[in-house]
Amino acid sequence: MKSLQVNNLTLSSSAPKIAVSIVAKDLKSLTQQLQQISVVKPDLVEWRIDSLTQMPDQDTVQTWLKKIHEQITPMPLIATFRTPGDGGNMRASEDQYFKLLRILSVNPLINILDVELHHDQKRVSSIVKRAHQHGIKIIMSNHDFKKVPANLAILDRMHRMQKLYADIAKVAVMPQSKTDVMRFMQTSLKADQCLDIPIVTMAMGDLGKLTRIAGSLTGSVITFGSMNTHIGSAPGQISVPTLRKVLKLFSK
Ligand SMILES: O=C1C[C@@](O)(C(=O)O)C[C@@H](O)[C@@H]1O
Repeated sequence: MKSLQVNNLTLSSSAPKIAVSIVAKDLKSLTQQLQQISVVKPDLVEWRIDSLTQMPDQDTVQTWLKKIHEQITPMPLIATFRTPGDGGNMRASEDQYFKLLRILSVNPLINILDVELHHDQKRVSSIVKRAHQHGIKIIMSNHDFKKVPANLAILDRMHRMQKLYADIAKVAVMPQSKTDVMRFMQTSLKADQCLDIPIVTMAMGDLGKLTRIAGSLTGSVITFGSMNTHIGSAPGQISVPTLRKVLKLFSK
């Protein structure tokens, strides 16, 4: 059983932890979502920076991080910026993406930084190194919003994440059939057995819902939930209170 310590939270598939995403476009909605978070009490919080209306500069990042940190401490914070191809809301050039990640990778208010695998590998490596030097863990991600890739392709991607010194390897896919879901769950288990680092996996959309509660079987250490029926960061997310109840059934 692999585990990873982030502040005082232990990530382990024996009891997957619940993350909720802040998807606020302005400070008013940030305040509302932070209020909701204090009610639903997840285990971790993700700030989806691509929900803003424009690329933030260093000062804006700091203002938002301070506000988030004040409200969520001691819950760990994941900082994520996703472009539309990976299910995100904001376009960014490679230069803009890495400029933002360079700012984030040295910020002590962040515990985990999300980096997408498909970007330029040298630049990814340099972000990973910089984050680690500043005590920040890396979730390396790969998203496929069209399909469930072939098993070997999924395993290969997760091995590449490990080689790039990710602390957690994450894959999110879009199943088109029940068979896709079962195949993905099996591949996830295989990845958990082969890799030395913890994994996070989910199949999106309604078909994939089962994967969001099955971490104790498939090895996934985090499940992303929605705040309520209309605030979430990906299709098929289950609300945090429901996740909490259902996960209890599987806890050892
Ligand atoms: O990568 C993930 C997983 C996710 O896409 C999901 O399907 O729950 C939601 C994202 O916010 C997060 O960064």
